[in-house]
Amino acid sequence: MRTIRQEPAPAKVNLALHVTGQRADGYHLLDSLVVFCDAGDVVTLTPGPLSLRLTGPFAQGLEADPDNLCLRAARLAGREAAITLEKNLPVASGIGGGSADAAAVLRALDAHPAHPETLGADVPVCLAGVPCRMQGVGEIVTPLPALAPLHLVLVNPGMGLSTPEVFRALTRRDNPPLPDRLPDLGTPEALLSFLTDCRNDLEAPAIALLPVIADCLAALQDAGARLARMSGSGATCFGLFADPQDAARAAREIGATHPDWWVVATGLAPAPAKG
Ligand SMILES: C[C@](O)(CO)[C@H](O)COP(=O)(O)OP(=O)(O)OC[C@H]1O[C@@H](n2ccc(N)nc2=O)[C@H](O)[C@@H]1O
Ligand SMILES: Nc1ncnc2c1ncn2[C@@H]1O[C@H](COP(=O)(O)OP(=O)(O)OP(=O)(O)O)[C@@H](O)[C@H]1O
Repeated sequence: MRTIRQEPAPAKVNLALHVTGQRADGYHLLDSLVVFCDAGDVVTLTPGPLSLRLTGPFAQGLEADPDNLCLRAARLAGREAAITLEKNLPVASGIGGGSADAAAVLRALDAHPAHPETLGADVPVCLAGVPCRMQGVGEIVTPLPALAPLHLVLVNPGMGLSTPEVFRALTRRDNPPLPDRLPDLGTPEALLSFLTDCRNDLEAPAIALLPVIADCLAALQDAGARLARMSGSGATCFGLFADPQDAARAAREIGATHPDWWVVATGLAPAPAKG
């Protein structure tokens, strides 16, 4: 690369996450609705040998070691760059931080490796960067038609959860998928009514491992969320609110009651620029 490239790495939210089976290699079959938020990490790439520098409020939760997904993404692409990762998202929190960072590095490099899912199950959907249905073990990604605007509050209790541990704690692995054909999700009422009938099958096992997740969900509900659910393998939970003002008010209220939690109000991210 010859120029400086800055790419947002938006937080991923699983509005619904149905675990429908398990493959012989242990990976789980998923059926999920995924969206991306304005809140996120930022990667900046400048010309130079491969390196990584960490900044931002959650930089201390990570090492700039060769396993960092930013460096693994650049190596998979066979490219060099001096990478700065502004880590604004809590680490190991169910909102795809590492996968979002890897996808942002690939976008900045304009690289299209054959198997991005080898970096992480969430990398293909993070590369799409638009609202999607995600199936298979994460490699089948279908962009959704028009989706109603969303006004979210994300809440993380400040404790990380290991994704494999949460999957291991599942008691049922053959839960029903989403309907084959999704209804029209273009109005807030239709989207909310559909999502109310959906689930995150990882929510119960995650709460069993980290009961404070139930407090995050209750705090979102008490602050007026129309729907409160956990994202991914947790521990981050999201609430859906009527408008941006209501989301901002709820975030202020929850943040004031729980100053040790990470709480942000956010809308949907714009689609990534085509490389
Ligand atoms: C649960 C989700 O957050 C839903 O979006 C993702 O599928 C997880 O994506 P990720 O963090 O990128 O996951 P990976 O780093 O590929 O996998 C971490 C671990 O999660 C488990 N895993 C992940 C994805 C999947 N479909 N089945 C699994 O069982 C496996 O134990 C795997 O070793
Ligand atoms: N750039 C990165 N950002 C975050 N975590 C990283 C990164 N690179 C490697 N990791 C490792 O990946 C693990 C999972 O972190 P990540 O934040 O991606 O999880 P997550 O938000 O639960 O992801 P998902 O929603 O995809 O399950 C961390 O424990 C961390 O050690």
